[in-house]
Amino acid sequence: MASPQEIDNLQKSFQRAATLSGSPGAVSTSPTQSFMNTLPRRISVSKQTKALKPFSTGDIKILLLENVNQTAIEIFNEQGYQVEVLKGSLPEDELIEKIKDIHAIGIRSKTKLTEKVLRHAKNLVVIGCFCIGTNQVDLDYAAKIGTAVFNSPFSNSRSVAELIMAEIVSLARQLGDRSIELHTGTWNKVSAKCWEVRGKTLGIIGYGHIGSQLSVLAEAFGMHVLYYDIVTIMALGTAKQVSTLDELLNKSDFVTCHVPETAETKNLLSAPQFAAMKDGSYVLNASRGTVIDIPALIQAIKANKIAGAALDVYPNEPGKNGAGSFNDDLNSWTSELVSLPNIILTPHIGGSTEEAQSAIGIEVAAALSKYINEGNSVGSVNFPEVSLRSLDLDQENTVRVLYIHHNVPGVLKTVNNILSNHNIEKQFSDSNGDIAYLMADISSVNQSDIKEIYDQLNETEYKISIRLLY
Ligand SMILES: NC(=O)c1ccc[n+]([C@@H]2O[C@H](COP(=O)([O-])OP(=O)(O)OC[C@H]3O[C@@H](n4cnc5c(N)ncnc54)[C@H](O)[C@@H]3O)[C@@H](O)[C@H]2O)c1
Ligand SMILES: O=C(O)[C@H](O)COP(=O)(O)O
Repeated sequence: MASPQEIDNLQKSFQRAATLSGSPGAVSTSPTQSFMNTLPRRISVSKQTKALKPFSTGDIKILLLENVNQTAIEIFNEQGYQVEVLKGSLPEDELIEKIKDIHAIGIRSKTKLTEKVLRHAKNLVVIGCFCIGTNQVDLDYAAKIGTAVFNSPFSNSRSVAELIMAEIVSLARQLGDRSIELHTGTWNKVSAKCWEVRGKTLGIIGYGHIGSQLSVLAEAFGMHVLYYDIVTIMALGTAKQVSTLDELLNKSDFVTCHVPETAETKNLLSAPQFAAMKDGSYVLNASRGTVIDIPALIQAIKANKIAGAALDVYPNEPGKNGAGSFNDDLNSWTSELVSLPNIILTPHIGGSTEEAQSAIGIEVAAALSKYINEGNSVGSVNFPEVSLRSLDLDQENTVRVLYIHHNVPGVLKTVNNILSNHNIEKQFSDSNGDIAYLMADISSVNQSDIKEIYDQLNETEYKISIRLLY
């Protein structure tokens, strides 16, 4: 994964290039050039059942779905990969067809890479989630078939926190309703049940990257901040961690969710939790659609218990942009929800800013390229994190062995036995549950040795996947 400094520099160069390209006499500079120079160009790859066949980066096929940012496309193009870009996600049957043939796939939160889909992925080396959440991918199954998964853990956190802050003020002032009324010609100047947020209490569920950013912004608005998290986390500013969800619900004027989608967070806020909230309080959710029981929320709003809600995520979301797709066929309660007052609905745009998408594009594309070209798995969310210094391409007869295997005793002995006729220049191995990953650079290897090494490694009983880079 690129370091924060590297990403920052790349973003600056991207912004500089974007600015310069419109001015007279501008020099056309690739925003990602400095990054590209750090990657090896001469590689050979083989995986699993594929016959050992040296090929160049030009043989790597990558599919990008869901409008992945241009910064990523540029990095992959510069690598020489074959890049296919689609704006939306794909229905399962089309995804299954596409995934059979590709080496890498880039998705966002919508595309579901389930075991059923991944079973068809015979050549898939790596998956890039160009977002924070990775719940849409079966991470364990991906690891089982030797496919590493990367994401961008925090590049859109600030964007989400800013959106939530705006929505807190908007709910308190009923901004959505006033705007809709005026758009349709109705002047409705009211102050009843419209509030300042200063002095009010914000309850944050999940004090991770987003929750903690939001905490700082809310305090700058003069709000008191409480948070609930399953782990103990250092408070920022004067925020206070509470020990139960109920305590947070009883004391907060605004409750906002920033937890991942897990079995434990499904319907985290449902009828009993809404009942525990203050009368006239507000609910916000920009985490995942499963976290809030929306029919129960509708009942709580109808009973005047909850004074408004802002939702960015839904149990079912349309696969692509377009009119009419957010309807009762998708979620049965849609028409009822949209008819209620003071409900702000946004189409999963929490992380959708130019800044966030450009940074995510660079970060995830960099991680994927490094994994494809060098085997470097640092930053992977489902794999042991293994890295060696870049391959020295001037060094003839050097081969990098990438051996993904079941984590059982005796593997190192067997593998090193196979490599023992060559000089092992560097070696690094690590495990993560049942999966282990060994990386070794060996020298004094000639062409016929490569085939022999591959065949021997391929016969080992613990092998999941092998790649030889040279
Ligand atoms: N709407 C959007 O566009 C958008 C953008 C980014 C992220 N997200 C979603 O927001 C989620 C949170 O993002 P983040 O970057 O802050 O994640 P994070 O991993 O940094 O923080 C999540 C926090 O939730 C806590 N947590 C987990 N289970 C919990 C539970 N049952 N009860 C209370 N706390 C619990 C964790 O301990 C952690 O501190 C992501 O998983 C993603 O699904 C949505
Ligand atoms: O997980 C995330 O980062 C957010 O949900 C944003 O997802 P998106 O990239 O599909 O907008």
